[in-house]
Amino acid sequence: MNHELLLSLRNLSCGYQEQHVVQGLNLHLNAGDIGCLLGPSGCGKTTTLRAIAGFEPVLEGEIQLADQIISRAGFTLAPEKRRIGMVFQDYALFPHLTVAENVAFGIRKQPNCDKQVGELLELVKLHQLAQRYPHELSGGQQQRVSLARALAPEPRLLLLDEPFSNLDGELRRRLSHEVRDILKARGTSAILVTHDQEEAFAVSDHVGVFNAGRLEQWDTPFNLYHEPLTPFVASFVGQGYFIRGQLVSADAVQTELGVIRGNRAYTLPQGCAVDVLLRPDDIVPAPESELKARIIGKTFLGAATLYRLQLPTGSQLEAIFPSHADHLPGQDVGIRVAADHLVVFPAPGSVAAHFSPSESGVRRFSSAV
Ligand SMILES: Nc1ncnc2c1ncn2[C@@H]1O[C@H](COP(=O)(O)OP(=O)(O)OP(=O)(O)O)[C@@H](O)[C@H]1O
Repeated sequence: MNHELLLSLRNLSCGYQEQHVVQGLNLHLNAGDIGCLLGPSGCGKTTTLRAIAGFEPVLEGEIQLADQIISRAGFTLAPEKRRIGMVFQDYALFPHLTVAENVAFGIRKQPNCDKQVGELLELVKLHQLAQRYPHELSGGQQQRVSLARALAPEPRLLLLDEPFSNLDGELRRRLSHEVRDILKARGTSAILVTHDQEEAFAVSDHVGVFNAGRLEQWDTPFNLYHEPLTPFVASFVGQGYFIRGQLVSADAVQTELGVIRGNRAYTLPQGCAVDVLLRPDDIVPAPESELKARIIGKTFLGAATLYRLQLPTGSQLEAIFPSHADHLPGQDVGIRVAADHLVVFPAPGSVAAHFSPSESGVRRFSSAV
């Protein structure tokens, strides 16, 4: 595995006409890794991608690719000199060129062009359609051509801007796994932009969660889900509910579900009010448990059922139970909390609410990095 640093964004601000859309962005990607910019619409993902590609200037900070500064305030290395490839949402293929000619476009002057095109078409499983034109292909096939065309000049970094968003559910899922396999097989480093969390997790090694122009966390999918650093990341990634509790020791919180203990320790003052994150998979059925919750809604998911539960105090939670036991709305069920990862944030208005995540002194015991 290659752990060399490839891309660094340092204290980056970028935007339009002096309007800073993205601010104070720090992000590092190792060679061979796939990173993803994830966040709600309008938070600045595409603006960041365009700054990396060299289409937008940098207002503050700098972008370094390998050992070269490619953007800083007042300097933008031209996009064609960056050796960065792009794959766009709308494929952007040349309509008058065949599949093979599209793939060959960026390397047509190279002596081994035909051989490389053949190999790339094998890689994206389109060798039998080499002589077709883009309008004779499905959306998924067109996006594969676009990927092969972007890979042909062997870019140092590939940028993919919402590459699957024109495709429908199942194809989208399949192609996103395929693209990861293709990039990994070639050792190509990439940054993907999406607002689809499932896609981000399927494709990427590291995901950055944006909120209103700021990167709230750059981490592995595992850590984003189990160890979110901010309430925004906790609620944007995966489903989750917060319930109010009181910190009774560094790693335990008293709540209406009893004492919840986890494998993280907090240095917040003991006794302070906190909000505890509970995900649907943290609540498991326990018929013998004294802790009961009322089912107020359910969604059948196939192998599992998602139940909306109400506790005696009125607080609501969600829980995923295996679907072979079918419960009805209105029924009371026994539950148990099975959360290893205790994620708490100081409750708004509490004494400790002014503590920043770093001051809260979270210590991680997770083995995932
Ligand atoms: N060419 C432009 N000129 C001025 N403002 C722009 C321009 N392009 C985008 N913006 C603004 O910059 C902000 C961030 O836009 P950006 O496209 O980076 O968001 P995004 O996170 O990629 O959103 P989406 O998921 O909807 O594509 C938005 O408020 C948008 O209106």
